[in-house]
Amino acid sequence: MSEVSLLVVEDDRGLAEALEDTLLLAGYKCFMVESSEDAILALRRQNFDMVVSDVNLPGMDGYGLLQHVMEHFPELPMMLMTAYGDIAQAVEAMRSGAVDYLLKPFKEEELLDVIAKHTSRVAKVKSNTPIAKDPASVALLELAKRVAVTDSTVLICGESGTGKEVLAQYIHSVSERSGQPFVAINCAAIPENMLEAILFGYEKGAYTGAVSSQAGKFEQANGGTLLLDEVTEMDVGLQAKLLRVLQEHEVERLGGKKTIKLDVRIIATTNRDLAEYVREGGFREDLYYRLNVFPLRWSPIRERKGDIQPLAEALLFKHAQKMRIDNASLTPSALSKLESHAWPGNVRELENVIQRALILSDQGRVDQNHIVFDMVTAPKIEESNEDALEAASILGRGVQQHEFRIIAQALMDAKGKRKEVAEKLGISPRTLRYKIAKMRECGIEVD
Ligand SMILES: Nc1ncnc2c1ncn2[C@@H]1O[C@H](COP(=O)(O)OP(=O)(O)OP(=O)(O)O)[C@@H](O)[C@H]1O
Repeated sequence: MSEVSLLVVEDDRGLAEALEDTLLLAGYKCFMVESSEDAILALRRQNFDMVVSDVNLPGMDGYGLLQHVMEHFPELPMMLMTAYGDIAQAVEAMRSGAVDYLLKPFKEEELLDVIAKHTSRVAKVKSNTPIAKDPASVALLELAKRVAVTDSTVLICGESGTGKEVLAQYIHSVSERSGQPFVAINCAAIPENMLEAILFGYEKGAYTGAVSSQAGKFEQANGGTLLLDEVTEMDVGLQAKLLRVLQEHEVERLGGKKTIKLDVRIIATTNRDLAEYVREGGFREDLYYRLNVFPLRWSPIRERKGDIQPLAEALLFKHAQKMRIDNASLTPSALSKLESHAWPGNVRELENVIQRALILSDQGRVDQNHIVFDMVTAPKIEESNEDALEAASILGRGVQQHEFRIIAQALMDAKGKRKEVAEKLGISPRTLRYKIAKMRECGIEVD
């Protein structure tokens, strides 16, 4: 996903977890740290679109971090969360150059509004044209452009990582709705019991924990486009409710009485053979016909080899910039190795391979020896992830490398069952999720 990426600095674990949940659900990519010192390290390693920081931190406080950001990353917006109603702190925050501040305690919506205000430009810039040089992709983009100008529902099919979300964003950006919101929801990433509330919204008190009213994704997308990513991954009961909303063009929040009229263009994606899934009884046939108005299929990149070079070069450039490497390049032998691989993980896998190749390369000159595939679907940590772990140690610390090794091994032992792994390692499932995300940042792909 080409999400907006946030660096969040908060030392209160409870608050940090709540912030992370809110921001992830709103579609942001979050990197959570507990101190200014860790924030500075993260800023050196990755690009962010905004920093959200507490003022009161152990060690260097939020103002110190703000000063660092202003000095070293003058373009990067940073907001501060100031202590319990302390207006003087808030004034100081703005005077020191923060783009905004929030007084604790604040509502989720207030935080999301402030972040959206300062990252909306970034979100627009990121939704640019997909790279497409192969004749098959050029033809697909042509079709996408044609359907974009209509209000038709679009169903994008394709293997995981082929670029379905990128294509959905492109359709929105060339449609007449481009000035309106593009809202994406990944139906597979949200716990089943929360998906309905997130899609349709809820009123205060609709269920335990609904402490305030919240507009659903349909409402948020009103006037614009709603992307239902991995639409097949919702249970059959919810599919029936979704069908009703699509037929009637109106929605009611959970626990609400008001009917809200909708004018939303729907784009859905799936990496399944949807017709087959309908036959198996996993997906409602009527909903399938409702969504399958204009199907587009992104083929896997092994079937559009002409895209591999431009994609690889673009990804090389992107990561070289992040790692502050000038003049990164791919040798012809590296390129032919990339072109002859089967790419089960498609563009996402290509991105991992390129990122790792850069780490292993000499000053960004990537040749065939730096292109290592088997780490991506690594079956055995000791053997095939060894290079990736080495790469991780270049980026990170020894302790982290050791921790990665233990987690990767435990995941393999448990055949990817995360709940089991978390229990075995004595950490919470969310801590495990966070650690896995960190491993992925270092190019270690685990299930
Ligand atoms: N044609 C493209 N041009 C530029 N970047 C691309 C292209 N296709 C894919 N990418 C990049 O590859 C990654 C995966 O793309 P995306 O998330 O759109 O895939 P997807 O098919 O929606 O995956 P999934 O089925 O797993 O959700 C993203 O980082 C995206 O920016």
